Amino acid sequence: MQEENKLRNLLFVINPIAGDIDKEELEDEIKTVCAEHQLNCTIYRTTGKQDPEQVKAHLGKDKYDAVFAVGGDGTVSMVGALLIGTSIPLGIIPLGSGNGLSKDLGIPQDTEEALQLIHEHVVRNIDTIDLNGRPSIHLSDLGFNALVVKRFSEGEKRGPGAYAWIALQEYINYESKFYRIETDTENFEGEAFMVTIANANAFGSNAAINPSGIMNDGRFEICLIEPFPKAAAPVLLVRMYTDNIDGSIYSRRISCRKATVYNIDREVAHIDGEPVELGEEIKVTMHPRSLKVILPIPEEG
Ligand SMILES: Nc1ncnc2c1ncn2[C@@H]1O[C@H](COP(=O)(O)OP(=O)(O)OP(=O)(O)O)[C@@H](O)[C@H]1O
Repeated sequence: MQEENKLRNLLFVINPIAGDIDKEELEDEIKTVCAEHQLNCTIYRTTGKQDPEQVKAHLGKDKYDAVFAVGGDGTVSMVGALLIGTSIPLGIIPLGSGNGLSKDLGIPQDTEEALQLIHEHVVRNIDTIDLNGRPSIHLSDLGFNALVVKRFSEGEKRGPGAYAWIALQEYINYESKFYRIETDTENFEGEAFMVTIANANAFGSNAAINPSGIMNDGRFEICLIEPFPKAAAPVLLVRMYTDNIDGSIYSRRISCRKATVYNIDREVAHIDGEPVELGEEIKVTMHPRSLKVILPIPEEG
């Protein structure tokens, strides 16, 4: 434990349904770890109703040194959004099906290992962005993937298999949409299969849309997949899963500090995995190093 980062009063926001995993044992483990290290532990279990308001009320009532989101990407985004611009760091115990942000941050996916972060960690600042005022910490999309995210969130079935099945069904008839993008570095006008506004690197599935993105460089990337022949789809997929999307002639990336995306066809959108309605004109703003995160202590050498 690094004394400078000693975080004593901890709030754990636990999503009881995330990842279809029973959390009772985990709650006991969290309490045990905290007791062993003389840390104060408060637990809030999400209900799915007015959780942001409830967590905000907790933050207003007591002074917490850190808040751990225990759940999937939805729980992490909800807690993270409340901590942007504050001095309270976000910890993550990943328990969802994707866990995209935690993977990009190098947080252990093994629960026992992730629990060590409660008492052994470093705190670092990362950038966040916002889309028309809505915070995004990880990846947001317009286009094909956003449509799949929307269908997935409307469906009953969870898990990567269900997601892949929806993607396949939607892919068969999907037509690229028209976008105009103005940034402080370059502009784009034309059709795209998908437009990802990336603060980070890879989706929870491990498909890396922005492999060289850096989360504390004051920049974000607009990653375009331009229209491609159906026969090129498998190669594109392989490139995404091997950190090599830049090698594709259908991929284009704009690195910038601010942007306006004109979603001319009013295609669906998501922010960090949550489907959203953003309107035709989307202003993207960068907030450098605006979120503190709890990370594993880097290995030396
Ligand atoms: N007690 C609860 N009962 C029902 N729904 C809940 C409850 N608590 C939170 N939720 C809902 O869970 C969703 C967030 O789930 P989260 O993303 O954390 O896990 P997941 O869906 O299993 O993981 P992933 O997003 O990685 O697939 C939100 O829609 C939230 O409203």
